Amino acid sequence: MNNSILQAQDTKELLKAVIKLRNCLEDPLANTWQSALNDLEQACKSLPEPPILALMNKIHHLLSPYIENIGLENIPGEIINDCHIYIQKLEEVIAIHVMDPMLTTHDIAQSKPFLLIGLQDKQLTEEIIHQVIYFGYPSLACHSLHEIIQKVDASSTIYSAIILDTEYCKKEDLQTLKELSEKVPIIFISHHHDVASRLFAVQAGGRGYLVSPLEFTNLIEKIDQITTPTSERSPYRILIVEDSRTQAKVIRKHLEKAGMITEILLDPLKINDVLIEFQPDLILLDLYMPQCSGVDLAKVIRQQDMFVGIPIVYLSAEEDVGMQLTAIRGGGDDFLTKPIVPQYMIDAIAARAARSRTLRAEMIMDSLTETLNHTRILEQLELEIARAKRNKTPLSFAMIDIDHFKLINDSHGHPVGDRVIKGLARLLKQRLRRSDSIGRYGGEEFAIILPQTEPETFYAKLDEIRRGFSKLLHRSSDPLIEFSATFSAGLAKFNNQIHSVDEFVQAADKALYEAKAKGRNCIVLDGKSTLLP
Ligand SMILES: Nc1nc2c(ncn2[C@@H]2O[C@H](COP(=O)(O)OP(=O)(O)OP(=O)(O)O)[C@@H](O)[C@H]2O)c(=O)[nH]1
Repeated sequence: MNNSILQAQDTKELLKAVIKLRNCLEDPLANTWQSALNDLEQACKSLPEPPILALMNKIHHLLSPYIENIGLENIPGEIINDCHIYIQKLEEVIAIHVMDPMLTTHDIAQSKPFLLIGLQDKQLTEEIIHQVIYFGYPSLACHSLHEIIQKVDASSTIYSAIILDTEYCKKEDLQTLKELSEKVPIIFISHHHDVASRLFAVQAGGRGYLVSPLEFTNLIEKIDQITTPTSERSPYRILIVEDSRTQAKVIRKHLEKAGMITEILLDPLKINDVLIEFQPDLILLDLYMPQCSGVDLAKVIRQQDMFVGIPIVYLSAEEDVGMQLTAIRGGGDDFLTKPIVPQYMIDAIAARAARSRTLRAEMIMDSLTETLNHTRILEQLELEIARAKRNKTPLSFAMIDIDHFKLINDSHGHPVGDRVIKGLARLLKQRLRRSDSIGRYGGEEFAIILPQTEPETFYAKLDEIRRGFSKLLHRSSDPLIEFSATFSAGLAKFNNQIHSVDEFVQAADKALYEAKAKGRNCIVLDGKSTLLP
């Protein structure tokens, strides 16, 4: 047996033992927790990773004084609670180990905090626990709103989200829920579609409302959204088009103080270059400029499909409402009148930019993987080609395709196939730079754009990702069956033999085809890109 098969077997046994002990400690009638503890200790020996051993020791230390007592009722509640916390930490470490055996203990320490799951349906709870662990979120099941509140108030653990059944909430709990949601964000799960139920969730401070039967990918996306710290989200990029340098600098000062990134454009005739280069979330446009009016410039921007989604907000001293309406009709989205209180300007711009990002994300993102969709990745490629040509910088493009994906679907089912696709997307997002663009080109095929990168440099990185992905264990619909998958990739460099987006895609696609022909699970560099093997 090779190493990875051994490791998969060990991890499986360990996970089985952890689940067994957790179940025993949850069931007051179970009197087999001692043997479950023993099994877990044995299983831990086969994977002697420092964090696993440390957590096992803590659980042993807590339970060993009660080893002679049969019934769970002899163990104080706080000891059981602490055990659950260490058990879920253990599940987290195992989950991360399953997801990526190459991660170090330091990476594990940096991993995400826990979720609390309060759902009436036991089977759904189990399924969610398995699914969220797969995506790096360990979780703890609770059986009432009261238990959740107790856990949040008593534990030193910082919970990152609560997944809560509306069946656990009564009308009179509204205030309690509001207070709870201020401490930990709540995602409500409900059987009810009606507005009154949704309104209750909003009034309770809910950050999400998902209706059963639950689509797991939606739940994971919601959790991802909530648990990503604001500081990790990229700041809004605001383009200030203004003929007065002094005015522009004052606006810049206020927006940058509020954490936004700005670019000033004094010459409106250079708008296209700046839009390609800076890629703003919003354009703040002066109405009267010597070269052209703001309204005309807005019309020019709107003529071009590539820029049609960027919101345009006028900032002008024009007080005539008729003129303001004409400006908005000409392609603007909002009108802010000078002089303006800086905080009002910041709030108005941030709200517009946030809404536009959400709308754009829906238009341009693939909903399963939260990477760019097919159309958008090609548009981005066009922008990056223009940028590379102008700045004379290198540009690489890769096509990645999961191997024998039909077989994965056929053996484990379509939803499991979806999870494999999502797992690869997540790995790519984790390992690539923010400036790289990742798109879902087709079913199990991804496209990656790497600005300012030579393919030779990216080859090593992509190969590391390829090796990591092949070690990742995926869980089948039966949680105890695991399997691994591989991908093949074709890599191409933009050069003077390539004249269009289509040719660039074809070059990477041809290399991908060669990688498949070579036996898969490898990367091929397009012959014209480089002389490297
Ligand atoms: N689960 C899932 N399957 C998909 C999705 N989109 C496409 N597929 C399936 O992916 C499979 C792709 O199979 P093929 O293109 O024949 O190739 P393959 O089996 O991956 O084999 P090679 O690419 O030659 O290694 C087809 O069965 C599609 O139905 C999706 O979004 N989710």
